[in-house]
Amino acid sequence: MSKISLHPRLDNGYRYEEDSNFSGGTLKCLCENNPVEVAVEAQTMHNHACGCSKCWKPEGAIFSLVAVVGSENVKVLKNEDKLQIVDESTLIQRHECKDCGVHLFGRVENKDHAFNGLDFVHTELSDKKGWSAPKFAAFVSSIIETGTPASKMSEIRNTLHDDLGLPTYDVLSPELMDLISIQVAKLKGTYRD
Ligand SMILES: N[C@@H](CCC(=O)N[C@@H](CSCO)C(=O)NCC(=O)O)C(=O)O
Repeated sequence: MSKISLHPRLDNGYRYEEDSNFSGGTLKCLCENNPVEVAVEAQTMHNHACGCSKCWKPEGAIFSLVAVVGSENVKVLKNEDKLQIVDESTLIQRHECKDCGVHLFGRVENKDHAFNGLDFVHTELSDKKGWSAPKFAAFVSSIIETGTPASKMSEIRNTLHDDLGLPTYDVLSPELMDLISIQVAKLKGTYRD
């Protein structure tokens, strides 16, 4: 395993078993008092390690773990007044807790985008077991932007791929990139099945 800490749930091998009958749980921010609580009432999809600078990461981690779920399955249960949007200009409207900075959900509301209607969530914020497990690492080169030495990249890519079994990509997975391009092609009228 790499000496560089990637994420607490990845560093010693991912040990959380995915349950095919899983139906969701509650995400909680890290505030000791009055945490924001958000219900996710479905299993998540496309869970992945993300190295981009925008996704929330636990203290010391250089990757986030983030998955998607239909927005209709995401409901704020408690302390909604503590939520604020991190950056209104981004596609993914990340809702963070004003006090602890944890992102509870990142909502996409853009009818022209393939991700419209999805929320990006960090299921490690739930104490339930059974959530979808990470299947790939995305935006790996982006960790350089947040200060990871460029000289460590091949070691980190090897850890992700060889030790953790996560294929590494510098954008999203081919499947997700195809979905984005299919939607663009449909809008342009150039799409062919
Ligand atoms: N190098 C940039 C990449 C930022 C980026 O494009 N992030 C992705 C990550 S989403 C989860 O995997 C993205 O789709 N962003 C859209 C958005 O944030 O609205 C960096 O590191 O900042």
